[in-house]
Amino acid sequence: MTHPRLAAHAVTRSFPTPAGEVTAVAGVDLEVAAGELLVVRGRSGSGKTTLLNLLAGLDRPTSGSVTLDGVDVAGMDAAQRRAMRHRVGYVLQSFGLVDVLSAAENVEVPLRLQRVAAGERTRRVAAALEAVGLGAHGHQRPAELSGGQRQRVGIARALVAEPTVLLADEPTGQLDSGTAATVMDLLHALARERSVAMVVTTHDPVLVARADRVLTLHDGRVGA
Ligand SMILES: Nc1ncnc2c1ncn2[C@@H]1O[C@H](COP(=O)(O)OP(=O)(O)OP(=O)(O)O)[C@@H](O)[C@H]1O
Repeated sequence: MTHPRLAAHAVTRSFPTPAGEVTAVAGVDLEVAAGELLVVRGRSGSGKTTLLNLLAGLDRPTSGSVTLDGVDVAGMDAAQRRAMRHRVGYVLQSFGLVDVLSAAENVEVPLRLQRVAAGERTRRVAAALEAVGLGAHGHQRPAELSGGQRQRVGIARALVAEPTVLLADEPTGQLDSGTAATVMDLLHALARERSVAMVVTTHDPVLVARADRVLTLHDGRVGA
């Protein structure tokens, strides 16, 4: 039996607060196949980030489960979790780049953490920068790049580890609409070319049009 690359099964996440329990995600089911771009949309506070953190294995559901290639993420042992961290890439809205490093050095960070040999690091960093259209900008620091270019460095850094799943939390939130559309097109093309299962959150309707599938959250629940 083949499993979806990434799936959520009746996932619920509640947080205890002084004002009572807040249910940020309530009974969400979803499936994402290799090569597919799923957009999760919803207003501020609808539960998008909470859901993405659950899909990334950064947080555990209160009930329900998240599976990666059919394996329950919550049941993984330490070694399986380490392996998962290499398979799941995360792109942040705030780019998350290190200011004092060049674009190429930023992209290289995950490979250093994985103790990849120097020659292979150089080759893979160059290929990742090329894939996002920044082949000529590797020497520049984040402050010397435009917002769209910085976001593409963030995407290259997530891709260089060759993940099978890429999660992006409002990756275009800080970009103008034209640049946002370009970045979204790039994510879509990369999903197809590399058979990566992608989940992108946004509340920008223009970007929703670029999705293979759309899931809308209202107060943590899937709606129309
Ligand atoms: N750690 C937490 N403790 C308590 N409540 C939380 C926690 N994290 C999220 N929430 C609540 O859960 C709900 C969903 O939050 P979440 O950040 O997932 O929304 P979002 O759709 O990503 O919003 P935005 O678009 O503004 O980033 C909100 O009501 C939020 O206040």
